[in-house]
Parts: sequence; structure tokens; C-alpha cells
Amino acid sequence: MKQEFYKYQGTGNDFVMIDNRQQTFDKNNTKHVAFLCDRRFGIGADGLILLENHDVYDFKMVYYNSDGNESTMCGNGGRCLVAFARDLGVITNETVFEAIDGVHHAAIEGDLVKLQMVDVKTIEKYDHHTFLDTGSPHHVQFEEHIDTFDIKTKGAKIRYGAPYNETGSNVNFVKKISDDTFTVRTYERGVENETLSCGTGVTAVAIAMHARKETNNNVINLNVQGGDLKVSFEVDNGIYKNVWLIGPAKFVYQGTI
Ligand SMILES: N[C@@H](CCC[C@H](N)C(=O)O)C(=O)O
Repeated sequence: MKQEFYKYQGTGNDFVMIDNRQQTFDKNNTKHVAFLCDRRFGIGADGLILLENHDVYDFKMVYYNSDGNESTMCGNGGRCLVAFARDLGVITNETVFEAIDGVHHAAIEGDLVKLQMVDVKTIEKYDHHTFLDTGSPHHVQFEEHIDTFDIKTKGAKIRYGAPYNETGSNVNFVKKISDDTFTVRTYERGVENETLSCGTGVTAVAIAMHARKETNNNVINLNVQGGDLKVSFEVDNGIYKNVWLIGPAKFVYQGTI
């Protein structure tokens, strides 16, 4: 059967988008999702996202990594899905939708999509890294030689090693540029490679840097391989609330496969 699809990207984190409001997509066909995301034999993307109807909210987000498995929250994917929903006429410039980690508010302002992320209550600080969940699990550690560092090999070793093992974690390498700016490169679980950007990853980095007192700012600039993102938040009794991920989300092309 022919499949109509749309392609979007947010700072180079790219997604196949499917309008599944009629429930026509076979959601349990892991091989088919992996095929659609394959850069040589399929369309090519870091992940695939279904836009579905919701009884209460504007729509529902269902996210798959490029390995074909449904996974936890995707921040850039959520921002792209908001742009897709606007382009389909499902929403105008503001929305509330449901994803696997709960309800998200979002707004489109010009070229930017702002997505509210989950509150973060638990931040595990270790000597050489931080672990936190921003909708997806993230390991955060400093890397001075970030431009030349072998993200794929080093990231995979951490992702598959203890304590993460099979479940795994996304792995973010960070260099501090100034008080409010950090460069980030991310190895993504489920893509099993570096991606050009990871939304839940930069959110984790911004919060980890603040929690480790590397910054006192609550608006943080994150430079990633595919562009620039911003994360803002408030801290209330050690809980990070009102967390927003802000950046561009763009339509690339549409087609049938
Ligand atoms: N690219 C994403 C993260 C997607 C989920 C991740 N690969 C996982 O399985 O944990 C983002 O922008 O947040």
C-alpha cells in the first residue's frame, strides 16, 4: 500500500511525519518503520512521528526511533509535529497535545516553535557526569575537544555500558563556551549514532549545567551541529519547572512511498 508522508527537520534532527488521524498506519510493524527511516533504502530520518486524534487535546504524538521501535519523548520531533499540525490545519499558533511523557503546551512564533517540556525533579550528579530524564533519559558529560571527539564510539560505549545496559541512555557531550552558552553533541539511543541535534538532550544539558552551578542563567543557548536552540526554565525548591525548548522547525518535502 502507498504511504503519503511529510518530512520535517528541527536543527537537523529529521523526521518522517505521517497523518494517522484515520488510523491507517500499521503501528506494530517495526521493520516497516525502520525501512521508512532508512537513508539508503527508504525516505531517511532520525525518527518517525504519527499525528493522531485525541479526545481531549488537539492531537496525540506517537514517536519511533529510526530503529523502528516506539520510544520516549522527542523534543525536536515534538516541535516539528506542532509545525506539521499547523500546516495540516489541525491547530493555529498555539496548542496543547499529548505525548508519551504527558501533556505539552506549545506555540509557534514566526520561524520558531516553543515546546514546554516536563518538569525535572531528579538530577543525579556524579563526579564526571550528570543523569536526568527530560522526557527521555540523558547522560551529560563535559568534553573539551568536542569538535574532534569520536561521538559514535565513545557515546555507544556509555549508552550500552553500566548502569544503563540494555535500556540505554542518550549521551550528551558538552563544552562550555560562556556563562550562558554551551556546545552540545549527542549520541542518540535508537538511532545508535550521533544526530545533528537532540531536543530533550539540550534540555538536559541546560538543566544539568544550572544544577552543577556552571551557569546562573535561566535562559541558556545551546549550539548543536544543526543550528542553535534555547532552553528556559524556572527553579522552585530544586524542581525545574516551566521548561521551554525553543528553536526552528521546518517543512522539507512531502511525497508518497
Ligand atoms: N531526538 C530526540 C530524542 C529522541 C528519543 C531518543 N532517541 C530516545 O530513544 O531516548 C529529541 O529531540 O529529543
